[in-house]
Amino acid sequence: MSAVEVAGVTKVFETRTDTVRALDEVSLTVADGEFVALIGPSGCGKSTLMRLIADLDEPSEGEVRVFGMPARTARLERAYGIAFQQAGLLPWRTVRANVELPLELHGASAAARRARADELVELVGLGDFADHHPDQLSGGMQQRVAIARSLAEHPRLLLMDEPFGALDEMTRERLQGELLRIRTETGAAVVFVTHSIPEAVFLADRVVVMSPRPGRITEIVDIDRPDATADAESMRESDAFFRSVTAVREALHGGGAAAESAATHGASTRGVETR
Ligand SMILES: Nc1ncnc2c1ncn2[C@@H]1O[C@H](COP(=O)(O)OP(=O)(O)OP(=O)(O)O)[C@@H](O)[C@H]1O
Repeated sequence: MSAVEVAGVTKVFETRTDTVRALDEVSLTVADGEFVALIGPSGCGKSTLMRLIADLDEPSEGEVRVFGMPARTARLERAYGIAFQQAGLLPWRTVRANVELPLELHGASAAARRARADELVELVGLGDFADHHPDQLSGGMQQRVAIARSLAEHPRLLLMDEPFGALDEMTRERLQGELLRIRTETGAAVVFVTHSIPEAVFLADRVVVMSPRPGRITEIVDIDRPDATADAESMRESDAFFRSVTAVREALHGGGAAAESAATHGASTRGVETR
């Protein structure tokens, strides 16, 4: 069963002064355990698509299913974890208590919460900081807490909207490596929004390229990954990595031109491969 199925989704926002077509007939399937990155120019609807998958908003047309369930049911069943750009931690709670929060909200026992939180805090490398408060942590450490919290309920799907967007390059690369390791350990599927081509290529099995507004999927680039035992450094310096970066860059540029031309000629860019 696929983790996410987006079928013919259009999203139109009606504001008092304007009608904004944010997404136009977007279809995408994310396989169970697959890592998909969404990339595209600012305002192309990446966050909107994530919000629809997370049932934080509803499509104007089309359907979203998560593990075969309607998006609403999946939210109620807590089928996924969410980590967005702002870590969104509660400042008055310790690291451990922040990670425990989803478990607490859903009635886990104190002992079970504590055990799971300690395990996750270790997993993201913050074992020595479990009793610290968020304002005692760097931005990168706060993001790691947010990732730990998103994993609290063993989700088989993670929805991540630019979780590393505000971090310096070094921290960002380190967290990317950690995310890949965590993903290998948990086997979770991931949908990851980013503005960074190298980040998308480093992390994803497939990179979904979107056009400027109204957001459409113009191309899906399969990433030619070196073997799983390769370390991050050699992966980032490999020919395969550069080839993939070039492929995504060309898709982004070409996608813009293709979408513009399609809009001018009243056609829509379809025929992208989805599975
Ligand atoms: N609640 C809303 N009401 C009206 N318009 C909205 C709303 N949410 C998003 N939009 C519009 O929909 C379009 C897509 O926005 P969205 O935030 O999904 O883009 P994005 O690709 O995530 O952008 P960025 O890369 O800059 O974060 C934008 O034009 C935005 O102004």
